[in-house]
Amino acid sequence: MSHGRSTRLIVALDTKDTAQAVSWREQVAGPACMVKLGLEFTYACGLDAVREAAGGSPLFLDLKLHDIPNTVASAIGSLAALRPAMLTIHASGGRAMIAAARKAIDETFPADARPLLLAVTVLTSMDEAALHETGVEGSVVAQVLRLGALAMDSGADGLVCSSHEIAPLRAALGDAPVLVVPGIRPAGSALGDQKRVMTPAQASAAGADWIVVGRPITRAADPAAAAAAIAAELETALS
Ligand SMILES: O=c1ccn([C@@H]2O[C@H](COP(=O)(O)O)[C@@H](O)[C@H]2O)c(=O)[nH]1
Repeated sequence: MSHGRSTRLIVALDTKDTAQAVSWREQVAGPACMVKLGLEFTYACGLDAVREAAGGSPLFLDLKLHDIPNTVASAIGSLAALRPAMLTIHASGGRAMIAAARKAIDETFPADARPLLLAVTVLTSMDEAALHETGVEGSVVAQVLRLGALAMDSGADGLVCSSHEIAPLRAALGDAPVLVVPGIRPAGSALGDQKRVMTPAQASAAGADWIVVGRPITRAADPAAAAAAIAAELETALS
């Protein structure tokens, strides 16, 4: 069933090597609408290398900030020169932290170059048992809805969630949140550490705005072909 939203592809360039990240970015440049650089790359290579790896592609800077409000706000100031299109914080940092991140973005970035502030809800590597071990009772979807509502009410532009929570989030929060969805596995791909997964077509049908795909592309024998196949799957799902 079509919901009228198109789903775009973000490729996660998870490596400790700048030349490798640049090579992957060049290979996926057609099908990928954005590249994601995260903790592994940034800690290993540094912020100047993030700029080099992203090249001219829109940048999803996935550093999942989670600290006291003052520190998160200051960190966002330190990242501003990279001009990311999206950046992440953890929703579990709470209202004051999310609001401080919002304020830092609004005060640090020019109005026409503000990144989307995305709040990570429950990591896609966690199932219900893993969630319960952290002391959170109830279902994963209930926790995603709780954190999603808090984040949007505190100033986030969107949420990172799994495909399984898209419909409940849309029912609870409407069309406003930009939903960015990792935990994507083309049919037959290894799950790795991901627990809450769907295929690209399923995520598109569920209404993801963006899907994030790393290893199924970057560990493929032909990353360009793997990315093109996922983009084609998204096109087919929409028609
Ligand atoms: O809940 C989350 C939040 C972020 N991620 C990130 O997405 C990619 C997924 O990579 P795969 O290789 O396709 O599993 C990775 O960079 C994570 O840091 C996530 O998976 N889940």
